[in-house]
Amino acid sequence: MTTHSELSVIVLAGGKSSRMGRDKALLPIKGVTLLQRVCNIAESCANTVYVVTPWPERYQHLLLPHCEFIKEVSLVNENVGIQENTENSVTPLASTTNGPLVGFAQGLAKVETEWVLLLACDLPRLQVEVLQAWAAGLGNVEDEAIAALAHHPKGWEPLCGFYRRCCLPQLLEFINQGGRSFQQWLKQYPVEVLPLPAPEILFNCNTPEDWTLVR
Ligand SMILES: Nc1nc2c(ncn2[C@@H]2O[C@H](COP(=O)(O)OP(=O)(O)OP(=O)(O)O)[C@@H](O)[C@H]2O)c(=O)[nH]1
Ligand SMILES: [Mg+2]
Repeated sequence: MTTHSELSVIVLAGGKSSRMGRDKALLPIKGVTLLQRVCNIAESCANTVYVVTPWPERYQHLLLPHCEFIKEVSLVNENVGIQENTENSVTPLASTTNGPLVGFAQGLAKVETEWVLLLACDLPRLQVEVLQAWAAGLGNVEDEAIAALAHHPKGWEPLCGFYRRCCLPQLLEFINQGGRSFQQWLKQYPVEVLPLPAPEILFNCNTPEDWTLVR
C-alpha cells in the first residue's frame, strides 16, 4: 500500500487557456479558484504538492500554504531540449510555453518519492476517494510499468494519473528528440490500466460552456 510519504503530487498550471479566454487556474467555482480546488484535493493524497507554472507570481496570492511552486523555464527553440543536472532539477539547453509534457518533466526532476500523481489544474470534479483508492493500489503495479493511468478509447488519460519517478531519463530523452505528446511517449512503455469507477472525475473545464456547468 502506498502511503502519503511515498507519493507526491504535481499540479500543472501553465497552459494557454485559449479556449476559455482567461486563465483557467484562476476561475472561481463556488468561491474557490480551480487551482486551489485541485491543490486542496492533492493535499489529501500526499504530503508534498508541487505546482509547475511559468508564472508563480500570478498564483502567489492564493492560499496554498502546503504547495511548493516550481517555476517552469521555457525552451526557446522547440528542437533544443533540457538536461538533468546535479541539483535535482532540469536546465534548459536554450529558452514560450512548451506544453504539459515539458512542464511535467520539470516537476518530475524535483520529485523524491517513488510515485507521483500528475494532475491538470482544470479538473473540477476530482474525487479524493477515487484518487486515494488508486494510490492504495500502487504497490501492486508491475515493476516494468512507468505509469498507472485510466484509459479511454482514444488513448491514456495522462493528466490525472500516476508515474514512477524513475521514468525521468526516458522522458527527457523523448523530449530532447523533439517529442511533446504524452500519448506518443506512453506508447513506448508498459502502463498499468487504472479502473475508472467514476468517469466524471476526468471532466476538464476547458471552455466557458464547461465553466457554466460547474460554477
Ligand atoms: N506547466 C505547464 N502546464 C501546462 C502547459 N500547457 C498546458 N498545461 C496544463 O495542462 C493542463 C491541460 O491543459 P489543456 O486543457 O490542454 O489546456 P490549455 O493549454 O491550458 O488551454 P487551451 O489553450 O484551451 O488548450 C492544464 O492544467 C494546463 O494548465 C505548459 O506549457 N506548462
Ligand atoms: Mg484540459
